Amino acid sequence: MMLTLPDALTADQVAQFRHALERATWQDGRATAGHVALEAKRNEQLAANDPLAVQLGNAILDALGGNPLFISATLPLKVLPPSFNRYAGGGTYGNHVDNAIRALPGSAHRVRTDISATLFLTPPEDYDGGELVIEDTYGSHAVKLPAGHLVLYPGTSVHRVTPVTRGVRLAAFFWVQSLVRDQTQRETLYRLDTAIQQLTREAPQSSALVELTGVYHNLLRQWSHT
Ligand SMILES: O=C(O)CCC(=O)C(=O)O
Ligand SMILES: [Fe+2]
Repeated sequence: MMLTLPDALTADQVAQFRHALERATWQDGRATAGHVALEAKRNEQLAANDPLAVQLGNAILDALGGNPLFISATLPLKVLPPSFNRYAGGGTYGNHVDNAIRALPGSAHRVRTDISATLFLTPPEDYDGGELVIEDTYGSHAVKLPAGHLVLYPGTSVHRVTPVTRGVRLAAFFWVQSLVRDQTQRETLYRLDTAIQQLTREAPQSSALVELTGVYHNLLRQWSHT
């Protein structure tokens, strides 16, 4: 399932992020690429231990921790600290699949990348190209979102970023290990939760709500791994 989360950051937060990132120290993105991605990757990134990356990454995690849509869609067990990238002057990232397992910086902890996320930080009218193209079983989707919007997509997908031929594209990206590893089960729970939320608004007195909420939790109990 591919899903857009509108306004993951407020307009004020996006403005602060862009102000800080325009003055940041960028490094060649190939420093963190595996040997397949090495060929394909032409962008810049902040170092994982850059204090700015840590500070802005924590602000993103704080915002998402209070975002019901993010929680419902990802059922997060572990979220990797967000990284930041920059594409300009034809910068691009060719087709690749993200590594299945990533280490939490400075720790022995490993995270399985069930879900990939890109948080767009530059308004789309400020650059040409820079679409995140995601291939899945339903075809190919070109994603270019307003600043502050986030896209979630399965970690299993082949994806690429098309060359940025005008302007600069700034983004944050990160991965989530979900309590529910199976994509189909995760999507079923998301759809059930969405329907329960709708019923809560439209028919709050319905006794079916108690039953459906019970079904949701009983499925989550069966399908989750902590
Ligand atoms: O810049 C993006 O939207 C995606 C970056 C990406 O695919 C990666 O770093 O693995
Ligand atoms: Fe990727």
